[in-house]
Amino acid sequence: MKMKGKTASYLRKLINEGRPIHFSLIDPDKVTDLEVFGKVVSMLYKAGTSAFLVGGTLGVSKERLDAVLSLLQDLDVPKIIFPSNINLISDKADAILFMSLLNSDDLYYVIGAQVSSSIIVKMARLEPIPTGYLIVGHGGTAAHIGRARVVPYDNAELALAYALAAEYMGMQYLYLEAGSGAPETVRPEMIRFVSKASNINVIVGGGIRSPERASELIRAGAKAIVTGNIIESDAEKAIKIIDALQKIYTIG
Ligand SMILES: CC(C)=CCC/C(C)=C/CC/C(C)=C/CC/C(C)=C/COP(=O)(O)OP(=O)(O)O
Ligand SMILES: O=P(O)(O)OC[C@@H](O)CO
Ligand SMILES: [Mg+2]
Repeated sequence: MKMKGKTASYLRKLINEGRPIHFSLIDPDKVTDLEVFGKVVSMLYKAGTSAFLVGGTLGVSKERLDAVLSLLQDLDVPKIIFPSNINLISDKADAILFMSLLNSDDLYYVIGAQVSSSIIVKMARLEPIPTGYLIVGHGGTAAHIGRARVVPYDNAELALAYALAAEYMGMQYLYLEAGSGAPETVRPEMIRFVSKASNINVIVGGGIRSPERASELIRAGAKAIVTGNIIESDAEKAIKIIDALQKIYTIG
């Protein structure tokens, strides 16, 4: 099912209804057994994941990206590219997190990749989701590759300064990223501070491994949670995270 042209409004609707968004992050490089992959994504879909993010920093080829997007095509939720660079663009997706790495020291990740890819994004009829990407704390591979000057875990005021700058430049989402597999997630205190004092929609990812932590981050004000590694290592746990987020909406 194609959600081209409908992804941004779908996400806005979830936010307006007060439903926590859950993004299942699929790294095409980590997909080895197609049968297992098919089962896992169908479990995530049935459990109610809101959308699939597809991307990875190292080892992802366009061929693998296309193959994963093809396998996801029948699921009736958006397939959104989470790009680490301009080679990871495919017309098989519905949308792309059109991100600028706000705290990079390298202009390429701030504006260069965006200029190099914008016409390709248009030709692929991908819906750009305007996103500020801010790397916090541990930072992982993304911080290293993206030459980020990471925001310390405990510097919520600095994160807010970036959030407001992103909002004032018209970005709709701020992705607070602790890095894939981070030993510590972005802290609830930072999310609470940013969400209270700005109007930007916070997406949070990196190191989220438990329903309790995911719920805590949503309660602090995040509109969306990203889980990647836990899907690869313990899919049942990922389902429990989705269930927990749904309970916040239904029971509070
Ligand atoms: C707008 C376009 C097309 C590109 C912009 C690209 C930007 C700004 C990238 C920022 C820097 C960067 C390297 C981001 C990584 C985002 C990502 C896909 C993270 C998830 O991958 P990991 O899980 O870290 O990958 P590995 O598992 O391969 O380490
Ligand atoms: O793999 P995890 O640790 O869930 O992180 C997800 C994402 O934020 C990485 O870019
Ligand atoms: Mg990863």
